[in-house]
Amino acid sequence: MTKIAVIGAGSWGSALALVLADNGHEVRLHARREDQVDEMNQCHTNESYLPGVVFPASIRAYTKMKEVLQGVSVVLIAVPTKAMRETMRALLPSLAEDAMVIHASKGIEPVTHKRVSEIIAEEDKQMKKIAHIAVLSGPSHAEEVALRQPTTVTVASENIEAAQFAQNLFMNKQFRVYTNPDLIGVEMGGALKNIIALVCGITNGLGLGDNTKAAIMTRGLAEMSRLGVHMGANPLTFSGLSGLGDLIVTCTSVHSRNWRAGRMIGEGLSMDEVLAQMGMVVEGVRTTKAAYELAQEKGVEMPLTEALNSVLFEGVTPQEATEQLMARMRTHEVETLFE
Ligand SMILES: NC(=O)C1=CN([C@@H]2O[C@H](COP(=O)(O)OP(=O)(O)OC[C@H]3O[C@@H](n4cnc5c(N)ncnc54)[C@H](OP(=O)(O)O)[C@@H]3O)[C@@H](O)[C@H]2O)C=CC1
Ligand SMILES: O=C(CO)COP(=O)(O)O
Repeated sequence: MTKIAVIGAGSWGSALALVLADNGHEVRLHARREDQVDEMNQCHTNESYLPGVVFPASIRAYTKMKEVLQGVSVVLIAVPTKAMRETMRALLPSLAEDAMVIHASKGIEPVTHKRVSEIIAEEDKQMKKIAHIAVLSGPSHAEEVALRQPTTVTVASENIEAAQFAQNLFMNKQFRVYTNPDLIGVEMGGALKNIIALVCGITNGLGLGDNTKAAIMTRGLAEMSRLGVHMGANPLTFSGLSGLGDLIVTCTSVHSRNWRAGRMIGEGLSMDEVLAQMGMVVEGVRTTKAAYELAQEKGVEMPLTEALNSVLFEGVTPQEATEQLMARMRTHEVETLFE
């Protein structure tokens, strides 16, 4: 049994807390709001994020970082990427030396273009408290994990023993965990698939059908891999759970916030209206900006990302973006054969 602090009591943090508690670990959950802590400790529910789910009474929630981290050497962080630096700054002073940090967030930071593990390492540069960083990623909607439906994910770390340690923490009969040493590929896949899910949602909102969806997913995977490989990822990682697997679940499921946000944009709502209605994080919006900037900087072609960026931030309509994509210069499908 390991004592684990889960930082972030949203949908994903609380679903993963449930997996860890099912495995017999001592789980301490950090939430920002007193009312949410009271709800978890007294009613064992989290109605605003996972309605209808009853959590094991063994999960204790706290608002104070110092309390949640007491005696803990393994921390799981599941907050939106935009909150990652702030969260690291709040937790580092109370973190034990040689701690392991596993994160489960899927994004890239605009301006710095950093992956989440890079943000974590950068924030720990002064204190040097973290021994190992790992990411948990893959096709895993919190709503289905909380119902204990069979789910598969990948844990990646540059240190394979650290990845195996994390695998052992989470693995159970309904939650199967694979390891992968390709931290870059796993993080890039998890972040970039959200862009493609937004695009799929937009085309659904426009009333377009399955041919269009298949085109976006396939060409989307091509551009995700192109940028990922340019950044140092193993191309094979993109055909695994954290690439193709997560792309499928996010582009095809009504649970996906990115897909749903895209659909509303396709139906004519503005981005501000959509984000106000969601009430939960839509990671793909900021990641679109980050990936677009990164692709421009590196000279990597990402037509769908570029088109989405123009819709979200430059006032191009989804219809105009669709026409522009279809009118792109003719090209080969498998580019490496012709380079
Ligand atoms: N939901 C899912 O199925 C999955 C999500 N993920 C990833 O997990 C990450 C978290 O997503 P998810 O749990 O779904 O998001 P939710 O929107 O459900 O919850 C967000 C959580 O983060 C907290 N939070 C928000 N802003 C801050 C901040 N500035 N500082 C500290 N905490 C903050 C919220 O607290 P408060 O309630 O107080 O606002 C809440 O507890 C994302 O990167 C997402 O892509 C990955 C796989 C599956
Ligand atoms: O990453 C996810 C499932 O694997 C969740 O996707 P959304 O953030 O789009 O809901």
